Amino acid sequence: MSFTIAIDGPAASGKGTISRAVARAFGFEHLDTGLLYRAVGRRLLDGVEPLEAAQTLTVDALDESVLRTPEVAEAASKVAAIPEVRAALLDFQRAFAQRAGGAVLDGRDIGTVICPEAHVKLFVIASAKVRAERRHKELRAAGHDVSLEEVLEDVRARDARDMGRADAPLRPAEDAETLDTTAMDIAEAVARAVALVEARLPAEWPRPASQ
Ligand SMILES: Nc1ncnc2c1ncn2[C@@H]1O[C@H](COP(=O)(O)OP(=O)(O)OP(=O)(O)O)[C@@H](O)[C@H]1O
Ligand SMILES: Nc1ccn([C@@H]2O[C@H](COP(=O)(O)O)[C@@H](O)[C@H]2O)c(=O)n1
Repeated sequence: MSFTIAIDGPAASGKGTISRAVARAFGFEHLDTGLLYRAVGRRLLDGVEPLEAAQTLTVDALDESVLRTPEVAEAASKVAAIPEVRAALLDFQRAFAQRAGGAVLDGRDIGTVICPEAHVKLFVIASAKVRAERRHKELRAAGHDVSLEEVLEDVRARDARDMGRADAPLRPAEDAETLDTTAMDIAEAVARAVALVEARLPAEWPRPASQ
């Protein structure tokens, strides 16, 4: 039995944080699909052709510690605009979504392209200023010497590229529930998302002992 949760939204909106917490709450597996594009972007920076990088991608390339940098994020959003790259990453994401026991996928096109039949679709948003502040704090804590202005510029540039591309642009699916976390802390945002999932999960679905 599969149950798929699609969580999309713009850069640093909190969708990864929410997705991990939702997966933990229901005992589901989680896939951060942004890491796939970041891994391809990382290889582009190393001089590899994006399509070749996408076609030869392996899970050991999904090492967050080297992929969570502003430079890789920018490269990721550039390779993500190449339709052939997106096509090369499609089957892996769809197979993950179908796994037994439940799956949470977060990204930009999960509810619209990867899993249009997902059982729950959330579109997580927050103002660009708040998103930049959160990401700036995270990057500074990880030792990156970036200013808030640079992070805000990066967030805006990525939003524009992700929303403006022809193939699988960032947009909410028609049946997605929008979750605006601008004025929510992590606990509130997670509680809201968990409640939305709980309301749609079949009564017979096995709940983890921790619930
Ligand atoms: N509601 C919130 N309140 C305060 N901080 C938050 C909230 N949600 C997430 N954060 C923090 O904001 C940062 C970005 O969150 P997260 O990585 O989940 O966003 P994302 O949408 O997955 O980003 P990206 O698409 O760039 O990977 C993290 O440092 C996270 O801890
Ligand atoms: N389903 C997705 C996921 C990501 N992207 C692109 O990758 C970039 C990095 O993603 P993060 O979630 O790690 O920030 C993002 O800016 C998108 O360009 C995508 O296109 N589709």
